[in-house]
Amino acid sequence: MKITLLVIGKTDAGYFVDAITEYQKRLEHYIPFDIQIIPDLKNTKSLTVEQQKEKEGELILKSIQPGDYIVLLDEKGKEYTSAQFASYIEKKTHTVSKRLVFIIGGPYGFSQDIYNKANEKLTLSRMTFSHQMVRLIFVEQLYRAMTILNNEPYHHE
Ligand SMILES: C[S@@+](CC[C@H](N)C(=O)[O-])C[C@H]1O[C@@H](n2cnc3c(N)ncnc32)[C@H](O)[C@@H]1O
Repeated sequence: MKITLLVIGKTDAGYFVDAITEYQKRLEHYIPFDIQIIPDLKNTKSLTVEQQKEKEGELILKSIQPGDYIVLLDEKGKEYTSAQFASYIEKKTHTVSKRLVFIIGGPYGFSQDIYNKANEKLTLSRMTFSHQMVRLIFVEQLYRAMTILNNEPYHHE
């Protein structure tokens, strides 16, 4: 199984880039993982919120491959502790043969088409984070999950 984090738009702030790159490097040791970036939409000022979500949704759909297992990162999704998330990932390694794809929505979230396409929704907190911030929190939690599964002294209950 390979894990992909699908996001919209480049990470703009350098401090996020550095931190995300650090966890991405650490993850190389444990599991095939990449971050796939869908370019930001242009001229969004002329679009309504619904139109922007729909257009982003079309680009997301183009990036999905047959056999992908799709998990939306969404404030209204299922909530796990870090230990539970580690066992979730472990179970997925047995059931997902191709890509386990986590998707972060754009500034206004996901279109209905994307909700319909998804297998699951996962929340990192009931609070809302910026789509840039979620990338960092997700890679850190994935790294934490890997250290838990490998009995390494990073996570403390
Ligand atoms: C700024 S948020 C958009 C939130 C907004 N409530 C909406 O859905 O219209 C951008 C994206 O970040 C992700 N996100 C933000 N907070 C999150 C959380 N607590 N857990 C999981 N994903 C989150 C989601 O993918 C969301 O679509």
